[in-house]
Amino acid sequence: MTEELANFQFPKAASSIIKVIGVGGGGCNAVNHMFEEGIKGVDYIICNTDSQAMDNSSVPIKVQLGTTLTEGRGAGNKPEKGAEAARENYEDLKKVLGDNTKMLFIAAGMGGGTGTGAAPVIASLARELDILTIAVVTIPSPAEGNKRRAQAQQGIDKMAEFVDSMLVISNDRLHHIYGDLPASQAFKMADNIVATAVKGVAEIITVHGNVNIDYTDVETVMQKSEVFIMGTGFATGEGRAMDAVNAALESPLLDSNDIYGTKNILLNIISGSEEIRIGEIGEIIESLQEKAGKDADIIWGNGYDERLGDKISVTILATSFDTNPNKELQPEKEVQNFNLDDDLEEPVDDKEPINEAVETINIELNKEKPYEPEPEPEEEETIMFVPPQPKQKPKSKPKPKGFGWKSKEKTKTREKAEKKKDEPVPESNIDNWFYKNFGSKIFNDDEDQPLD
Ligand SMILES: Nc1nc2c(ncn2[C@@H]2O[C@H](COP(=O)(O)OP(=O)(O)OP(=O)(O)O)[C@@H](O)[C@H]2O)c(=O)[nH]1
Repeated sequence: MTEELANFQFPKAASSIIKVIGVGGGGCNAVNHMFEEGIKGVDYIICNTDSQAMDNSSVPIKVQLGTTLTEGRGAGNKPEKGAEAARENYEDLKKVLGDNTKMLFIAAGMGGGTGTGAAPVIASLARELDILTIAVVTIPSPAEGNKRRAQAQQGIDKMAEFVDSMLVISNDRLHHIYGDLPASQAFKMADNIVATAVKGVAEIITVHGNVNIDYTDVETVMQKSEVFIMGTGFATGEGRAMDAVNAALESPLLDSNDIYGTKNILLNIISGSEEIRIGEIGEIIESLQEKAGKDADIIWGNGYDERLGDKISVTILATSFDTNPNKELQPEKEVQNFNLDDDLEEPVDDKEPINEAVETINIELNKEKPYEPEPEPEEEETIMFVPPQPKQKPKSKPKPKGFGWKSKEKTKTREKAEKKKDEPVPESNIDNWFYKNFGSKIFNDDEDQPLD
């Protein structure tokens, strides 16, 4: 049994420099989908703890994970088991990946046991082998439960330690966009995004163009870029250049398609029977430069693919953002509670105690921007009565998220903000600070009494 499960077959033909590996149920489904789509110039591998799921796949290279640990069954939603299973068959993985690979795509559904646990082990192996590694992963929707979401987040953070770049696809959007579709069909839509991402990057390298983009260009843009977003759009007829750009940037399943702030763009334009005109190329580049905010370095290429007929295709891949463009992975705004009890004088009117009226104030504190006092407003302020609020227990702080924060400068700023928020708010600042956050005042400038 063990031997049979550990077995994998190498294809006879020379292996490609680009490989795509599906890890766990979701990852393997995505790779099965790609294989059926027939993306050129790529070797497909699937690996899973669940042997039955692999038996049903026609992908040629299969690596059984956890041959003795799980004996062909799944990892039971336990990432540690998934990681252990990958470690058990590390040498098998090394054989398939060590074979002439320069670039590896790892596809996995995060949140379960195998994908979440094994994919980071595979990513670390790829780093050990000095392979340019790109992850395309899905994050579960809240409807799948908090535990899955938390596991997925941990898996993504772990992956981020080893991969060069990562695209995170939100399964939550599946529920919103394709809520009425049967689950398997809705998942296929996400698989399609995974496939488009891999196809887009792989074909930039493998399909030769007039102005050619090669592996080195892709490496320049992707290496250690942490996060990328991408899309491919097709269009035909009048205005096809801009229509294709807009379609590429409007993929409904990507969490973000805003390329503002990107420093590097790879642009690949492919024509079918009607070759792209030089003016159209200029139009596309100019519009991307505009959308990216002028600073972006655009590497572009163009080629020909007869399968497109009268259409053109535009693939845009953007990396090197200051802030993670993926909204799901942006840090949550932190709610902090300041108790004013200690700062207030004795209440003047027993019937309407100040302490109850303004017991606790919640302030939304964006971790990105440390608190800085704003200059006193010049115009006359609006004076507002703050109604009594029920006592609230201070909320516990949300855990800071790992993936998506890159610059050291930002980390320092965050640390400063963290420190600052733990300091007591000086009494003299409270008034101004309330004004800053709520746009109204509770005290007159020369008073420390509430207004009627
Ligand atoms: N896009 C897509 N996502 C999927 C699919 N199947 C599962 N997922 C997502 O991936 C997450 C993990 O599920 P699986 O990949 O089946 O789990 P696993 O990694 O095999 O882990 P175990 O079953 O515990 O061994 C799920 O919570 C889903 O959000 C699929 O076919 N397509």
